[in-house]
Amino acid sequence: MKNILTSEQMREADRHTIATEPIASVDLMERAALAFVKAFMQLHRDKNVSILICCGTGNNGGDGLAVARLLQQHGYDNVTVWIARFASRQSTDFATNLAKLHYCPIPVSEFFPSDEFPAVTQSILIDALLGSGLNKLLDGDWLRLVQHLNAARIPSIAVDIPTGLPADGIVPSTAQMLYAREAITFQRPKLSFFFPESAKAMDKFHVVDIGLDEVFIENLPADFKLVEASDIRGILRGRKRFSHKGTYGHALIIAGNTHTMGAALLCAGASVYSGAGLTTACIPAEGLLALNARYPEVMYTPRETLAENWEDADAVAVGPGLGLTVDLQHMLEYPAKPLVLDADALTLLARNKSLMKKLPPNSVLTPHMKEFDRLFGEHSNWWDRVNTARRRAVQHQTVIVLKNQYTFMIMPDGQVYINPTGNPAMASGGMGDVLTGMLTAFLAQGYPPQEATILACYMHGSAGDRLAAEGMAVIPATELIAAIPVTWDAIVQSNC
Ligand SMILES: NC(=O)C1=CN([C@@H]2O[C@H](COP(=O)(O)OP(=O)(O)OC[C@H]3O[C@@H](n4cnc5c(N)ncnc54)[C@H](OP(=O)(O)O)[C@@H]3O)[C@@H](O)[C@H]2O)[C@@H](O)CC1
Ligand SMILES: [K+]
Repeated sequence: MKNILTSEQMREADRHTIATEPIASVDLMERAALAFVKAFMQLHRDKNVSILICCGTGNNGGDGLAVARLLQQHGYDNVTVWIARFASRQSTDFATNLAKLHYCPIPVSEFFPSDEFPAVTQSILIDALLGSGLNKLLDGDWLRLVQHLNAARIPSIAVDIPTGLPADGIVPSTAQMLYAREAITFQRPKLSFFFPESAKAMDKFHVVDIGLDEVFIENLPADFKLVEASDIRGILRGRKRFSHKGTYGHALIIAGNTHTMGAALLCAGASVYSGAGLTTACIPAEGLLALNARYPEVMYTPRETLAENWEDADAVAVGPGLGLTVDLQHMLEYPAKPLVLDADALTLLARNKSLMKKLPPNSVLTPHMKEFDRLFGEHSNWWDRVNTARRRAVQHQTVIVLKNQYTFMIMPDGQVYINPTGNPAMASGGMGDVLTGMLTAFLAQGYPPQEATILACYMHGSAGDRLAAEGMAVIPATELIAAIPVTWDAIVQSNC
């Protein structure tokens, strides 16, 4: 896991590194600029391309000036710099880098409040106007300049963070930003990159190491952590010699209804492919034929004999395609089992919120945004939504899997884990049912809820990434299920 820092903590790491390495802050800026340039050169190999670098007068602008000089030294001969002189102050390291730039053959134009801006004639923009020092929404001359640059419609590469995007906290829907095709960000992705509101600011981001003290960063108290492949390798267990189906647990899937049987089949199929020793689907009898045809490995039980099957199960999922006529309250009176509630089970919970108190500790809820808001109230932004999830996870001692491009996995202690895998090709019906089946299978195999959640979300996204890399622009949920075992194997093999 990697700590994701707030902008204040990032400044702390900055100050700590300067004091203890020790390194002069202007040299740290040089290191950051060099890291940016190296990443930029991978993205844009054509050294004849014309580049406009727009700089503010803080440290983000200072980075931009150093980048201009370094690009020129690396053979990019067509670089132009604009400086936005809209603030009353300039940082010391900005001033130092401006003085160095005067020795380079790079044209520099300065713009003051109310100045007109010339047409943008360059092919690429590097955005070094404002970075993590942003302290209010863009307005006045800054906004005018950003709108002028956006209107030029040339690819923009942001230094550290696109101008106008706050590094953390609420991103108001009215916020305007300098749209970046890519952001090259320093040391850690910024928290707001994981919130859907950042889609207005950029297409993607790359993280570059600028040598801040990693031990210090990892010892900071961080509410948000990013899951990495190495974490999954540490959690995921291979199949053991002499093991049998009883070794890997029994998953019970309570799901499906006349018109939504597919959800139950997908969930049960995902459980089989995610390694549950046994999977039983508790579905209406009319689904039996389809179940046998599609997944003969899955056992069947009618709703009437649910109580006995519940006894035998090592983990239970309730919800995919279930409909709203089942008695969830009654189910929650059965003996406590590792439990996943999804889809219609969440709607039933939202209709009778007093049932939250009956959930066994560490139950896993897997809402998408609308299901979450039905349960816990409307939210106008993701920052507030995630913070509500943190409070509710602590209050009810549940795990909340808030589904999103970067799924937030919120644990009963309020800690948030961010899942990095997954892609837009997976945005199709049934993907949530698959995730629920995977999660239930991992719980049945004895993984604790926190590990089962992290594993399921990571492998779900990773299977999707694998298929996307093989050329699938759209990934049906059944294809994803089939890709789970090879994804698993690839993770286990990468450990050897
Ligand atoms: N952390 C690290 O590890 C390293 C960080 N580095 C770099 O430093 C960058 C952060 O630099 P920074 O702190 O100087 O802030 P920056 O973004 O340049 O803003 C400057 C000033 O703009 C102003 N201002 C803000 N919002 C405004 C608005 N809406 N409209 C108008 N004005 C506004 C505000 O001035 P004020 O309002 O306080 O007068 C603010 O002080 C970071 O992104 C990275 O690129 C690397 O060099 C080295 C390692
Ligand atoms: K920027």
